[in-house]
Amino acid sequence: MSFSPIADEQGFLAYPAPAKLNLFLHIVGRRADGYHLLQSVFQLVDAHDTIYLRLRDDGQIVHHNPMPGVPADTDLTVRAARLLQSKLQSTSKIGVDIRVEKRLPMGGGMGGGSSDAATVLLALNRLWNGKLSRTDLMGLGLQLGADVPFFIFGRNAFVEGIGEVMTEVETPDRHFVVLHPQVHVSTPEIFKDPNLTRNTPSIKVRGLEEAVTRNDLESCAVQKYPEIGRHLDYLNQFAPARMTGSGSCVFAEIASQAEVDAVLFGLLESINGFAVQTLKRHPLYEYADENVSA
Ligand SMILES: C[C@@](CO)(OP(=O)(O)O)[C@H](O)COP(=O)(O)OP(=O)(O)OC[C@H]1O[C@@H](n2ccc(N)nc2=O)[C@H](O)[C@@H]1O
Ligand SMILES: Nc1ncnc2c1ncn2[C@@H]1O[C@H](COP(=O)(O)OP(=O)(O)O)[C@@H](O)[C@H]1O
Repeated sequence: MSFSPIADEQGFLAYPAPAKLNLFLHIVGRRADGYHLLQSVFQLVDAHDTIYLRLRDDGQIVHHNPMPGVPADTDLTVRAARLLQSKLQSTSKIGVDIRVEKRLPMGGGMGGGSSDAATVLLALNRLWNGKLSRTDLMGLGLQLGADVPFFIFGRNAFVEGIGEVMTEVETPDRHFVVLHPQVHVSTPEIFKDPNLTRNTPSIKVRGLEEAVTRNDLESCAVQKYPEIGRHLDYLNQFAPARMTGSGSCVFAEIASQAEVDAVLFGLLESINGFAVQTLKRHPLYEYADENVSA
């Protein structure tokens, strides 16, 4: 069933922005501009932020609860709304009030900021009657960050390039435990590390199931942030654990909800963790297609 936004008492409509896990992440090369070429399976999961939007007719984009350390002008939700507003060049004064309920770990490698931006693009394209196609929105999203196009694509995907080349993949329904080490990983710092493996052989989407995979960013991240290593060691007691994206979160597949509950119940006090389940589709997947020309 298609998504239908619910209004709160102040007239804000609520939209989900789900997280992702990188089931693996290989670096297979580097572009002339220094950006790294990746191969990764991006898996949508049910942990999410909520983006609240309320239309304005004075052309303004107003963030009602900017996060500490992220001024409104630099927040990806505001930047996404501005980008779409200028792309649409509407004759009416389209604007929006934005409020963000943040639950996803910031700088956690779960794509929270990128997903927030994608949700704003998907929702405002409908609310402002933009009628941009999914492909157009993905192009806009790439200007905001390498992970944004994936969330607009809206399906689990084998992702290549710097994040703009996507092939849908079927992934099984699974439970994961995610641990959140309390360190903020600098993505550019990890990518700059001279010890980073940058020449993992390319794999083909057809050979995915047999491929031996890893996260090439993990060893550099663990070296710089030993807390990530401690969390990996802890989770490895239960199932093979891996880092997502450029960290800091680590995750492991756990066989059943009962075992997930047991792992979380027994967590050390110094470790933050939560459960996620896989999603087949972005919750706004069908919503994005309605009312859009070709
Ligand atoms: C590696 C991933 C995998 O999902 O990590 P997470 O951000 O999710 O942890 C992403 O592609 C990250 O994307 P994103 O977080 O949007 O990174 P950006 O802001 O675009 O880039 C930050 C910096 O990292 C470096 N960078 C980023 C992506 C890439 N493919 N090659 C790079 O070399 C560049 O120096 C860039 O200036
Ligand atoms: N709406 C937003 N939510 C989270 N982070 C944001 C947002 N807007 C801008 N940022 C900036 O982007 C950085 C990375 O965000 P995030 O997506 O949470 O991490 P990651 O890319 O590791 O998953 C944050 O540290 C913050 O400075």
